[in-house]
Amino acid sequence: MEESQRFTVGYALAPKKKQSFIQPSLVNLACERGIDLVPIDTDRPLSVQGPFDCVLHKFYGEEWKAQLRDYAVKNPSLPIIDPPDAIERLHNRISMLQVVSELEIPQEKETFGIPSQIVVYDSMALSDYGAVGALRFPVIAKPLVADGSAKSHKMSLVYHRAGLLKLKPPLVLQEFVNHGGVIFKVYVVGDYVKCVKRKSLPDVSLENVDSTEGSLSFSQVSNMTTQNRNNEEYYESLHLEAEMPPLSLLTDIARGLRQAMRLHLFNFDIIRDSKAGNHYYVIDINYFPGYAKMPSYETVLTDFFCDIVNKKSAEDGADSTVEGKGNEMKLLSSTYCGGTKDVESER
Ligand SMILES: Nc1ncnc2c1ncn2[C@@H]1O[C@H](COP(=O)(O)OP(=O)(O)OP(=O)(O)O)[C@@H](O)[C@H]1O
Ligand SMILES: O=P(O)(O)O[C@H]1[C@H](O)[C@@H](O)[C@H](OP(=O)(O)O)[C@@H](OP(=O)(O)O)[C@H]1O
Ligand SMILES: [Mg+2]
Ligand SMILES: [Mg+2]
Repeated sequence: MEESQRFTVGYALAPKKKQSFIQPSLVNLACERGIDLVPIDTDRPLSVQGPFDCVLHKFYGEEWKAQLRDYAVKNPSLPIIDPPDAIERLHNRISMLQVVSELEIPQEKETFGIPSQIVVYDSMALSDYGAVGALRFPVIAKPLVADGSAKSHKMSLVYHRAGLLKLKPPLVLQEFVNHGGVIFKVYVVGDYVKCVKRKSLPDVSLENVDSTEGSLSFSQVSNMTTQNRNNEEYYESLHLEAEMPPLSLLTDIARGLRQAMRLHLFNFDIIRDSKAGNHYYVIDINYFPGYAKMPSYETVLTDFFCDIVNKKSAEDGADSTVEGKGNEMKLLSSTYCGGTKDVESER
């Protein structure tokens, strides 16, 4: 039997991400399908590691960026998932959502956008009626920077202007939208899209706003999955009957974002306006999210790796001036990895 070519996907991930993402179930499935997942030592030059058919990373710092840049110059056909400058757009909550506002997608029965928001750089502006005056309360105060640190996830639901005064800029003040306590997380892996439901903040009634003092601090309210069945309270509070947004809308947004941001791996959070019923707000986009929480993540990610390395292999083959054996080998390896592409929405 002819031996198939194998591919090496190098990954550079922070320890927590490595622990959650690099599960034996993923490594084994990828291995069966001809993909070796190999850790990259970010303390050593990339050029003495590999060779790689693809580099996957969620790792920050100027040194790492310089390494990647240098490696990309020496290996121009190597897919780097994803370009650091493209990822950086998601580290700022203003540039992150700007891209949603710029999407040109025909909106018919269902419409989407982003909540009204302003950026505040200094404490003085928090007491400046001119700056904050246009916002409708309650608002959510979010750290401007979304760099994965615990601090960047610390939010406050602020009911009145007075509640702003103790906040520490730089931050984004975003109007809170009543959405029935359910958020939809849409995972994107290349052209694969998967929507899951999560618990969110409960609606705030206008009467309550008047009688509620100050603000409420919270962090990562929507990160627990429905697989965590021990938490009954979670189940009771999650409106399982909540209808999913139309798939066509989600796939249109996913495709638009993927192209505009030049990113393959991200998720976005979207909520449905309780009042309008057919209007949606994208409120957050995350680079390389917790894919292990996505159903069948092993298959989805392995299919994706296969797609990437096969595309590279085919391109290298087409570019090569040497005809015959080398190219045959590459084409053979392409058929070895074939996977299914899918678009799904959890019911
Ligand atoms: N404009 C909004 N209106 C209503 N609820 C909101 C709004 N923005 C955020 N939320 C709630 O706050 C939660 C956290 O907000 P956001 O997703 O922006 O933070 P994050 O820390 O970046 O989240 P993640 O863990 O997904 O990265 C959301 O999951 C949702 O429950
Ligand atoms: O630590 P940072 O870089 O901020 O990234 C987080 C994302 O912001 C979250 O969206 C991820 O959780 P979800 O996959 O539930 O969205 C979350 O997944 P995790 O709970 O598996 O760590 C992280 O990927
Ligand atoms: Mg979020
Ligand atoms: Mg986020």
